[in-house]
Amino acid sequence: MSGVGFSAPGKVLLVGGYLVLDRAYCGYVLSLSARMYCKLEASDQEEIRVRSPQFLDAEWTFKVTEIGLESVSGPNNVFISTALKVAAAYLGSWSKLTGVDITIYSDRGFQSQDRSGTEQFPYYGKKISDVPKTGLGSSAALTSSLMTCLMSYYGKMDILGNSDDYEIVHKLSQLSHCLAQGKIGSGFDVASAVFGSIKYRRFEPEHLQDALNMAAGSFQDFSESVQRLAKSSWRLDKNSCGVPKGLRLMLGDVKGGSETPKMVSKVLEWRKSDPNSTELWEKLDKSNMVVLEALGALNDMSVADESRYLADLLACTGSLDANNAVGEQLRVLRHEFLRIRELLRQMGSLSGVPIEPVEQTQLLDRLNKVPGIIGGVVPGAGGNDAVVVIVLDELVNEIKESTKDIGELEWLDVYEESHGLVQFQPGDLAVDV
Ligand SMILES: Nc1ncnc2c1ncn2[C@@H]1O[C@H](COP(=O)(O)OP(=O)(O)O)[C@@H](O)[C@H]1O
Ligand SMILES: C[C@@](O)(CCOP(=O)(O)OP(=O)(O)O)CC(=O)O
Repeated sequence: MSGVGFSAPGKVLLVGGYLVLDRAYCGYVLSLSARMYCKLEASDQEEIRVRSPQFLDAEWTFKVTEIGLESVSGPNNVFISTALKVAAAYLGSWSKLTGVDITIYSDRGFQSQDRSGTEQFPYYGKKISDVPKTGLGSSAALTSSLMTCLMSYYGKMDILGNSDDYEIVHKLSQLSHCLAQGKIGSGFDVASAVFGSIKYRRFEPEHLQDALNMAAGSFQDFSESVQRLAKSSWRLDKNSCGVPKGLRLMLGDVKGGSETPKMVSKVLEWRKSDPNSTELWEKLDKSNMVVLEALGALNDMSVADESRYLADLLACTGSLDANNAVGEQLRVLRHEFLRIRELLRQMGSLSGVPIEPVEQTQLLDRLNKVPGIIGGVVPGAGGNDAVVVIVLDELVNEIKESTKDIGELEWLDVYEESHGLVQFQPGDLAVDV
C-alpha cells in the first residue's frame, strides 16, 4: 500500500518575544528534538480518516463531497479540517482528496504530564484538550507535518528535494495555521516547524490577506487565491544558526502556565500607548542580536578549528573565566542573557504583564549559579510556563543532579535539533499505543 510520512519539530523562541511581531525586529527560534509525526496511507475506503491514537476520542472521519468536507464523526479539530481545505484549494478541487488513513503521533515533550514512562509516544487516556501542553507549538508542528503529507501524496510534490515545493508547503502551512487560529500570528512556530532553527523575521501579513479574505467565500475564489499565494514570489527570510557544538539547550517546564494571548494583547496595547516603548524595543533588539552574534561566532570557531574550539570549551568547564576565545563568547552570552532579562522585567512592569514573574527571577538567578549553566531566559511570551538555559553539554548530568530539589522545575527531555521537516517511511512508524 502506498503512503508517505513526514515529521515536524516543536520550537522555543529563545529571544525576540513580542519584538518578533514587528517586521522591524528579528527573533531567534530554535527547533527541538520533540517532533510531531504524521503518516498518510492509501485506503480502499472513500473517507478520509484521521487518528491521533495517543488521545481519547481523537479520531476524525470526513467524507469528501463535490462541495466540501463533511465531518462524519469525531470532535471538531479545526487544525485538521483547515489543512484539508487548504490542500483541496491548492489542488483545485475537493475530488482530489481521495480516501486515506492519516495517523498522528506526538513526542512526549509536547505534553506536560507524568514523565515517568519512557515510551516515545505515551497513551494519555484523555482527550487532547484535557492533557496539559508544554507550549512547544503542537498545532504548528501538526499543521506543517500534515500539510507536507497532503502535498507529497495528493500534490505529488518533492518537498525535501525541490526548494520551490518546500516554499509552497511553508506558505500553505502558514495560511492553514492562520486560518485555523483565526488570526495572522507572527508565524515563527510554523517557520521553524518547516525550516528548523532560524533567525526569524516576520513576513508581510499582506501575503496571506487575500487568501484569508477569500476563505469564507466560494471554493473557486478561495482556490484561485491559494494558487496565487503558492505562485507568489514570497520567500521566507531564512538565516539558520543552531546551538553551537558542545553547548546544549535545556528547557525547564515550570508548573505554572500562562495565558499567552492575553499577555500579548496587553503588551501591544502598552507598546502603542507609550512612545518610550520604542527605546526599550531597540535596547532589547540590540541585546538579542548580540546573543545571535555570539552563538554565530562560536559556531564559526567550531567549524574553523574544531579541536582548538573543543579544547577551549573544555577549559571553560572548570570556570567560565577561562582566558580563551570560546570563554570570551560564553561570557558575552551570560552578560546578554542577564541584560535581556532586565529589559524584559522592565517591559513587564511598564505594561503590567508578568513577563518574568518574581518566581521566575528567583529560579533563573538560582540556575545561573549552577556550574555549567551559561545563562537563560523566560522564552517566548514569558510568564510562568518555562525557562530555557544554554549549558555546557559536558555538565548536563551534574546540572540535573544539582537542580533536582527545585520542586517546581522539571527538565524536559528535549534539546535543539536544527532541522525542520524530515521524511520517514510510514511502515517504520507502526506503533501500538
Ligand atoms: N497530537 C495531536 N493530534 C491532533 N491534534 C492536535 C495534536 N496536538 C495538538 N493538536 C491540535 O492543536 C491544538 C493545540 O494548539 P494550540 O492551542 O495552538 O497549542 P500549541 O501552543 O501547542 O500550538 C489542539 O487543541 C489540537 O486541536
Ligand atoms: C509573544 C510572542 O512574540 C511569542 C509567543 O511565543 P510562545 O512560544 O510563548 O507562544 P505560544 O506557543 O503561542 O505560547 C507572540 C508571537 O510572536 O506570536
